[in-house]
Amino acid sequence: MTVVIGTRGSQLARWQTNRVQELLQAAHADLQVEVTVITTQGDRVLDTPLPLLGGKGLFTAELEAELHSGAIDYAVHSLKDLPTDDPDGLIVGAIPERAIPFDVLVSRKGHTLDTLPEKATVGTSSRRRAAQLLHQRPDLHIIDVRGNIDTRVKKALDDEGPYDAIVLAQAGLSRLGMDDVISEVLSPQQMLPAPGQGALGIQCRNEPESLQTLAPIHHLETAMAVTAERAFLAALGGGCSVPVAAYALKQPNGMYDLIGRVCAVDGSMLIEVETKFTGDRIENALHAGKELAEQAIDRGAGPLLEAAE
Ligand SMILES: NCc1[nH]cc(CCC(=O)O)c1CC(=O)O
Repeated sequence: MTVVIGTRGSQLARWQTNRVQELLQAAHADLQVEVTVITTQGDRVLDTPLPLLGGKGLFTAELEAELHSGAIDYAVHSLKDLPTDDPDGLIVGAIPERAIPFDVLVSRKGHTLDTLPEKATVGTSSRRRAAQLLHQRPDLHIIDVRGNIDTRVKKALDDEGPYDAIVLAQAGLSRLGMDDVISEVLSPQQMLPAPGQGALGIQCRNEPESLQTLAPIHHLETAMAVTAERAFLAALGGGCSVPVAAYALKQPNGMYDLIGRVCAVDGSMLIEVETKFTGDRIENALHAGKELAEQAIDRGAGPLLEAAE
């Protein structure tokens, strides 16, 4: 049997898709796994800040159409870029084991968050990152940085460029073999990651054949964690442009610890909430995320989210 995986054209997307191709091939000796590259709106428009382009699914609409038409069977996404609501007829059929979920600083002079000079310029297009940076360092000057990961790294390392540092996900850099440009891995206390960061989501038609093929590459522990994180985001209105962070981790005692944050975009306020859940049923993860969002709303998250729209 042959299946076709669709991918965006970026280096990162291709790497991630090749990884899933390998995983599927290793799980099914008799399966032929082909890859086809699809250009999305988000790949074409590189000069507009992402929060302004707005619209959920900027990087996903074309792939969804190809899934529906049957031109492809699977679409591999960075889970954090995937809207929390499944489009009609489609489902995240598997979530493979997560990579490191943290954010990092890339700085041409090797600065850490603590050693960045007063009023330093930091590049990020993410409101979640900007807000958390400003919460700790209100002096920082945050400016936009767009482009693929290698483009952003080049901009960060350019001596003529405006950036003293930029923030990126460690997972993306590692996948592209660029760990050596990292000047600091930010702790979750310093920078709570985006819901689902470092994990892949494999989208497919909601049909038994598609799901069966994916079953062996699904990672339960990752799925429990990211399901809780994404449920938190979904209950707060979803979208990758809101200043919301969430991180769940399985503890040695088997319980999952879920931390969520909602920030004012200017960093003037940061609400942090925390809960625990047991990992025996995925419903527990969904419930924990939802319940944590209610806790955040009780603590005043609503106006912060409205202000960020
Ligand atoms: N928003 C773009 C994006 N989508 C996924 C990754 C990296 C992999 C991941 O975070 O899971 C990145 C780059 C980044 O945020 O630095």
